[in-house]
Amino acid sequence: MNKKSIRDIDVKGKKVFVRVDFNVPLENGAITDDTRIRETLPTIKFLIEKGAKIILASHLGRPKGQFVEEMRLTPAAARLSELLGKPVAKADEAIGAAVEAKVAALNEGDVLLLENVRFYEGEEKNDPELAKAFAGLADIFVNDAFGAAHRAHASTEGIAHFLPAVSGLLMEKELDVLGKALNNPERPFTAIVGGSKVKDKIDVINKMIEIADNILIGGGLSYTFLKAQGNEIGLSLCDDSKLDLTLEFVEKAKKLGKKLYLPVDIVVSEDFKAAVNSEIVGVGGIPANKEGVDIGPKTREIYAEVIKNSKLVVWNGPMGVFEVDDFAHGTRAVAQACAETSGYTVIGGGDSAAAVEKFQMADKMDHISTGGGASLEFMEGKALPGVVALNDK
Ligand SMILES: Nc1ncnc2c1ncn2[C@@H]1O[C@H](COP(=O)(O)OP(=O)(O)O)[C@@H](O)[C@H]1O
Ligand SMILES: O=C(OP(=O)(O)O)[C@H](O)COP(=O)(O)O
Repeated sequence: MNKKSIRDIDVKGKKVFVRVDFNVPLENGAITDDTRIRETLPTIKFLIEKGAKIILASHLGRPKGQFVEEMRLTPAAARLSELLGKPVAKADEAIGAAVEAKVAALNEGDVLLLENVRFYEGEEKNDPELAKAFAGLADIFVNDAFGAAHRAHASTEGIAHFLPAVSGLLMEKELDVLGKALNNPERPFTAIVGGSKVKDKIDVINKMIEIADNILIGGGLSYTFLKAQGNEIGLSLCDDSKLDLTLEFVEKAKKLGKKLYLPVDIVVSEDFKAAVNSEIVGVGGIPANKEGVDIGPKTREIYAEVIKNSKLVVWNGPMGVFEVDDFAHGTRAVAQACAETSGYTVIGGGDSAAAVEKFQMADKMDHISTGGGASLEFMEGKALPGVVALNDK
């Protein structure tokens, strides 16, 4: 990476404003998945060891410029304290006199977590006044919030204009792994694209046809491809405005000598929330009163074989409605093949990561990105504002 990281600067005795992504799922005030907090530990521990005074900032949810009690970061501070095995101070605001007093009280190696930065209207508007107020708390800005790197907000982008700005270790790792995977991929390189929204994945599919050798299409977006090729798809998800585009994708893959795989059999059901008169049908055999909810067993076998013979696999989006156990077989088979392949496996996207967690295969993957939207935009080749704003090496 051509951006400076915390390794490149001296932080001893300095007040360091670290933007993290502690946007973790909460249920009744309890954190249900602390992955994003755990993934920032290397950066925080590094700064503690080097004697920095650490000021952490994050958003949580989308409070839209209001103080929302349920979106306070108090549970994240408690969890971080447990993980670090040391106290983490917590401020009830993110700027102002009370925060300044807490910052002034920090000793070398101490950690303070500010309140949710999205409680302030200026955050998402990237208001320079708010960015300046954040910057006024510290000597150095560190961005470790890869999950929010595609947002140009006051605490992710604006602040970088007022302080020396470098990346944290998680940010560096994410950019390194995703960058290496995409820029100089080991081959055969297989991209798996699933999920429900064709519109959101168009640019990813397009990019993957250019850079990957094999493209496996699954999940809700396969039916737009299948319908465009003249198949009956019953009540399956479909984006009729993208039918022609999917034909162009198939053409483009052919021209570039890439293999674009579509399901050859499908699990259908009368209801996507539960198996109702569920059956396996061939492509073109989807009854009018049913919808496709998963890839079928033949497709699973073909996809698993391709994955096992790959040197690099990038996976984004589940193969079916994996939240329903009866429709999780396709996603599980792909996860299993990713776990077993000797190739390097990169998982991006919130739902694919959640599926891999659900199947307890997370530790078998080489890299699970902490960013959904951010990893997608990165893979599409878009510049991430939170990264662009950092100082060059
Ligand atoms: N055949 C299908 N029909 C309807 N929904 C589907 C189908 N296959 C997958 N999905 C849904 O797609 C959702 C995930 O899509 P998406 O947000 O694009 O993935 P990701 O978060 O990994 O990028 C899941 O909730 C899953 O249930
Ligand atoms: O959870 C996040 O994004 P993701 O669901 O795309 O991974 C990030 O914390 C960014 O949050 P946002 O999409 O509200 O800006």
